[in-house]
Amino acid sequence: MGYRFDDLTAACQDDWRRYVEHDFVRQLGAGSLAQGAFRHYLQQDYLFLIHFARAYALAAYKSRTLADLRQAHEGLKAIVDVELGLHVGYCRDWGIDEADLARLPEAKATLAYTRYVLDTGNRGDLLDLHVALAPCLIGYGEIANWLNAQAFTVRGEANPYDAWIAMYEGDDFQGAMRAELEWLDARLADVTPARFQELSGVFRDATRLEIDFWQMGLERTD
Ligand SMILES: Cc1ncc(C[n+]2csc(CCO)c2C)c(N)n1
Repeated sequence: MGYRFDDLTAACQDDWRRYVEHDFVRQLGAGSLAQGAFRHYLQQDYLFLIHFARAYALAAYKSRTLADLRQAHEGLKAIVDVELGLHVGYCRDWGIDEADLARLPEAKATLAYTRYVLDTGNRGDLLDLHVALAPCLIGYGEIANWLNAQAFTVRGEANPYDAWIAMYEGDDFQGAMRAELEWLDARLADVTPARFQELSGVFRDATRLEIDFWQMGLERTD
C-alpha cells in the first residue's frame, strides 16, 4: 500500500513512453509535422475537448467535498477558457470557423477515447474518473517538458507549432498538472493492491487510447 501517481506510469511503462515520445510528438517538436496531420489532429481534438469538458463536469457531479468540486472545476475551466481557444485560433488561421468545427464527423479514435473516459466515470467512482483523465492532463504536461529537453525541438517562429508547446509548458497547465498529481497521490496512498490493479488497468487503457489519438492524427484516419 502507499501508492502514488508514479506507480501508475511504472505499471505501464512501455505504453507510457510510446505515448509521450510518439512520432507525432517528435515531429511536432521538430516543426516537421505535416500541416494536414496537425490540422486533422486539432479538429478532432476540438470534438474531444467538448467531451472531456463533460467528463470534468461529471467529476464535479460526483464530488463529495468542495475541494473535489474545485479540482473538477479547474479542469473544466482550463478546457473551456484556455485550450479550446488555441484550437479555435489555429483553425481560424486556416479559414475554418467554429461552426465548421462543430459539424465535423468524429473519428473512431475520438469516439473510443472520449466515450471510454465517460463510461469509466459513470460506472466507477471519482478516483476511477480522475485516473481515466490523468494520461491527458499529466501526459500533456510531461510531453511539453520532454520536448523542451530534446535537442531536436525547435522553439519560436521557426516552428509552426510553437504555440501548442507554449500552452502546455505554461504556468497555468503546469500548475494544473501539479495539482492533479497531488490530488491523485493523496487518494492513491490509501488504496489496496487489488484496487490499484483495477486503477492501473484504467490508466493503461486511457494511455493506449492517447497513442491511438496521435496515430489518428499522423495517418489522418477517420
Ligand atoms: C487527445 C488529447 N489528450 C490530452 C489533451 C490535453 N488536455 C485535454 S483536457 C486537459 C485538462 C484541462 O485542460 C488537457 C491538458 C488534449 N488536448 N487532447
